[in-house]
Amino acid sequence: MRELTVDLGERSYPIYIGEGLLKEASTYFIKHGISKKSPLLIITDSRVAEYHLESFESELAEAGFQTASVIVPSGESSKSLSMLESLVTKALECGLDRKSAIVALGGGVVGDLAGFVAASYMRGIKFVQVPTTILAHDSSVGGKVAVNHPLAKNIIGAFHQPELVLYDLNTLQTLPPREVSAGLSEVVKHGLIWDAEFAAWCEENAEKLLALDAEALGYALYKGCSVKAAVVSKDERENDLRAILNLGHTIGHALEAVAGYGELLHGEAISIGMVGSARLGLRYGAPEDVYTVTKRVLAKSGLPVRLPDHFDVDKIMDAMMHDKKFSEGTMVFVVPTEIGKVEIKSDVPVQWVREIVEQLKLEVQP
Ligand SMILES: NC(=O)c1ccc[n+]([C@@H]2O[C@H](COP(=O)([O-])OP(=O)(O)OC[C@H]3O[C@@H](n4cnc5c(N)ncnc54)[C@H](O)[C@@H]3O)[C@@H](O)[C@H]2O)c1
Ligand SMILES: O=C(O)C(=O)C[C@@H](O)[C@H](O)[C@H](O)COP(=O)(O)O
Ligand SMILES: [Zn+2]
Repeated sequence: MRELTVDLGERSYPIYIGEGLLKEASTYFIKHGISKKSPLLIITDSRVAEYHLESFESELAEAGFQTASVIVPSGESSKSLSMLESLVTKALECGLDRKSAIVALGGGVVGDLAGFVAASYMRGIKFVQVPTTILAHDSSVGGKVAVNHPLAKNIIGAFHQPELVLYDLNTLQTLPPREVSAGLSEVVKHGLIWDAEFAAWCEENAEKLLALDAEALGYALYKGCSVKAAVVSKDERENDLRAILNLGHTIGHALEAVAGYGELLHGEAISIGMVGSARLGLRYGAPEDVYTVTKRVLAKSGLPVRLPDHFDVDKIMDAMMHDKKFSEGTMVFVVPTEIGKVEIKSDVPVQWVREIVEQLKLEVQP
C-alpha cells in the first residue's frame, strides 16, 4: 500500500493506493472521522454498482455505518444540474445531516457530481473519494467538483476537498479497454507537465499499462497522484500554478461540449487537446520533440491524436470562449516548453488557435 498527503493545512488529507482496500474501507473511514451516528450516502453509477456496490456497502454496514446508496446512469450526461437536484432530494429523504458524509464510489463523473452534492448540501458536508477508474487518480484529488452546462464543461462547481481518497487498484481490473486508454491520458499529462522521466516511463510501459499490469498501474497512479498532490498543495484554488493541470483542456473541454458530452470521453478529448497544445508550443519556439513525443506517447497509450472530420471548427472556437481559461478577453493556454515543463501563455492569438484546430483534423496517428 502506498500513501500520499495532499498538504492543505487543516484541510489536508491522505490518498491511499493499494490492492484490496475496499474490503477494509470501514477501518479507513473510522480513522478519518466519518460518523457512524449520522447517515452516510454512497453515490455510484450503474456499471460500478454491478461490480462493487453490494460488497462495499455491506462492509460499511457491518462495521456500524448507517448506509444508503443511490445509483446514477453511467456516463458524462449524469454530471448535470437536474441530477444534482435529484441527489439532494435523495440526501434529504435519507435524513443526511450536517455530520453526514457522501461517498463517491466510481470514476470522475461520480466523483465530480457527488463532490458537488457534498459541497452544496447544507452548504457543505464531508465527502470521501473512492475512485474506480484510472482517470480518477486525477479527479479524486484536489477538490474540484462540478456539473456541466450544455454550453460549457464543469462550469457550475466548487472547490471542496475530500476527507480521504481510498484507491483500490483491484477495482480497475474490470475497466473496458477504451476507459483504460482514456484514463492514461491524464497519467501521461502529469508526466508532460512536471516530470520528463515519468513521461518516458509511460511510453516504455504503455503495453503493460494497457494490459492492466498491477505493478505498473500501481506505480503510474502513485506518480500521477504525487504530481497532482504536489501542485494542489501549492495552489489549491488555481490562482497560478494549478492552471498547469489544464494542459490540453482548453481545446479538450470545447470538444466535449461540442460533441454533446459522451461522444468523446474526457481523456480522449484531452489527448487531442494536448497534441494541439504541443503544436502551440512549437509556435512559441519549443523543440520539435515536444510535439513528436507528446503525440507518440499518447498514441502508444491507445489514444486518439486526430480530430474527427465532422467536428465544426467554428463551434469549437465558440465553445473555447466559454472555458474558464478565457478571461479578460484573451485566450489563456498551457503551453509545453519542453517535455516535463509548461508555461501559461495569455493573449494567445485566436488565429493561431483556429489554425491549430484545423491542423488537428490532418494529424496522422503514428
Ligand atoms: N475534478 C477533477 O479534478 C477532474 C479531473 C479529471 C477529470 N475530471 C472529470 O472526470 C470525468 C471523467 O472521469 P472518468 O473517465 O473516470 O469517467 P466515468 O466516471 O464516466 O467512468 C468511465 C466509465 O467507466 C465505468 N466504470 C467506472 N469504474 C469502473 C470499473 N471499476 N469497472 C468497470 N467500469 C467502470 C463508468 O460506469 C463509466 O461508464 C469527466 O467528467 C472529467 O471532467 C475531473
Ligand atoms: O485539477 C485541476 O486543476 C485540473 O485541471 C485537472 C483536470 O484534469 C480536470 O479535468 C479539471 O476538471 C479541469 O479543470 P476545470 O477548472 O477546467 O474544470
Ligand atoms: Zn482532465
